[in-house]
Amino acid sequence: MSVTVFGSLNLDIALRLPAKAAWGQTLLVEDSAQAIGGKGLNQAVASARFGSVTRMAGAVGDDAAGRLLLEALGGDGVDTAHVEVLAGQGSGRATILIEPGGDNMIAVEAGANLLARAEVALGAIDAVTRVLLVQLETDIDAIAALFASDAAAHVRRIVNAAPAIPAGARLFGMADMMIFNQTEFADYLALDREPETLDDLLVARRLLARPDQTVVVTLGALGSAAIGVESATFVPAVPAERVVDTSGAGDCFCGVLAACIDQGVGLEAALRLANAAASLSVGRRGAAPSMPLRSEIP
Ligand SMILES: Nc1ncnc2c1ncn2[C@@H]1O[C@H](COP(=O)(O)OP(=O)(O)OP(=O)(O)O)[C@@H](O)[C@H]1O
Repeated sequence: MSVTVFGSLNLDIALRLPAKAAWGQTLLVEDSAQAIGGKGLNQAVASARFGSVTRMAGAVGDDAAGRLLLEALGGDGVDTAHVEVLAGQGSGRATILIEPGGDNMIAVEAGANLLARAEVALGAIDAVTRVLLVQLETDIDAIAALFASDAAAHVRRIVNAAPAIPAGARLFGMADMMIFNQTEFADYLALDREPETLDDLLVARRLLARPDQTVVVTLGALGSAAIGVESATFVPAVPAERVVDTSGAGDCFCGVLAACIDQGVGLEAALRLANAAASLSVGRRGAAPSMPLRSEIP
């Protein structure tokens, strides 16, 4: 049993602004923090901390950021043998500007992430791999090639359709499970408002090309739901004791859901565990650092 995550690795720099910013302005920041990130890396950390053997596939540059990202993943027990280190390329970087009150703007430089290759990622899938989890921060052609490969024929292919980009829809027919948040769901299905109830979510069936596919939607503080051709399951969120920083909640959910499927947990119980883990993560600062250990989840 194991989970392979093919996705992005970024070094995030978060800058806290003293006031609302306007274009053209220069502001002195009050504090800055550097953190490891990228949807792929965050989800790999969540899966590993939930106890699944986890392999990361992707690419970093041959720079200090890349070394730091690999070292941090290794510290969480994630196998990074299939993260390519690309000579002459820069690692992915995200700059996050946070205004007082929490509103933020994020600028991402994809760097090496967009050069991550399916051929390399194939090496991270073997006979005991049960789950292949991807997001949309790497090249869509590379993901499609990976999904279509013989090596991935026996695994559950999960696409977290984030961020919402039109090309991502190409993968839906090839995936066994698609995970969206409310905004992404409304985007892909061209809805005029975000879904909130199970009834709102039934339109997900338009995305199902085969009876064995499932759409999962995360609903923030409401919880999450899964829609199949003939099934619809809603699982309420676990109320968070405190909400400190929701960044990475979606990644926590995806990583834990993938680990649950790897460990043979049924879908409804998996949604419950992923909700519980994500609820813990919103009570802590940061994305990857906020992922809980299996032992912390009731
Ligand atoms: N305030 C909250 N209280 C409890 N659980 C929460 C809260 N916010 C999020 N969650 C949990 O996290 C999961 C993912 O959250 P959400 O749907 O907001 O994803 P997201 O928009 O991808 O998150 P983000 O972009 O902030 O990482 C939810 O399904 C829920 O289980």
